[in-house]
Amino acid sequence: MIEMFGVSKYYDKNVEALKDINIKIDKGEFVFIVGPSGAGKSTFIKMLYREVLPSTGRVVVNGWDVTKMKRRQIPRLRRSIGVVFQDYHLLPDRTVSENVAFAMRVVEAAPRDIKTKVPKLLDMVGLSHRKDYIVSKLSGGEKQRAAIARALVNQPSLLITDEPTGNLDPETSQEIMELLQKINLQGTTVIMATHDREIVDRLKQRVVRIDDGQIVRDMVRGGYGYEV
Ligand SMILES: Nc1ncnc2c1ncn2[C@@H]1O[C@H](COP(=O)(O)OP(=O)(O)OP(=O)(O)O)[C@@H](O)[C@H]1O
Repeated sequence: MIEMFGVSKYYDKNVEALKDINIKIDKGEFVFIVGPSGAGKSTFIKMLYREVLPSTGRVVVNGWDVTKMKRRQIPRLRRSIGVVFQDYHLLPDRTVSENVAFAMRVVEAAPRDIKTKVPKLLDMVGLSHRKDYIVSKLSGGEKQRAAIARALVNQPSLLITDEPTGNLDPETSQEIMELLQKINLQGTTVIMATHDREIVDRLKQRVVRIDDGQIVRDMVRGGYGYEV
């Protein structure tokens, strides 16, 4: 599903954000990416949906070599990936339903499909009762559920998330993690960059630690590890 071979990223001559990254992530895995601030986690994540291109090496995601793909092929790659951010990236003055429907319209889904699918997605993330709420009036946890529903509109095989619990209290974070685990159990690969030691230690999933641009640890049922 995901392979990186000898991947490095220089933002400029002096900033080497990633150094010789080699990794393989199989379909259906749940993987935490941890490490200190500035270690390269976001750069790693952004390469998976071709927001950032490597300076050297090869990145293969869902069968596409993202380093070689043509610009017109990028939308197809991105449709196979759901992305969830710390700060939600929702349309704040639209309702929850409109936000999810909008993501389907962008990919030219049929109106009939949008009508049947949006309620299903909101049910899946536990947000049916808020479907007509304006996003700006939602709690942080509800916003993140809406963002997750939107990320799932194309039934992605891969869900990538960068600090999804970064703005949430511990209890709400736990609820979001339960939702991500549920999505993973349904077969979606989940990759999550996080600083949240408690969550990582509790879930006992694969933990990849990046430090100063390098993978320094990769454990199958890992914990957060030593302090940053
Ligand atoms: N667009 C950019 N231009 C120049 N340098 C960048 C850019 N993006 C990131 N960097 C640098 O690359 C390094 C890795 O950054 P990255 O955002 O990947 O780290 P991170 O582990 O996600 O950090 P954090 O946990 O603080 O989000 C840092 O030194 C950062 O300053």
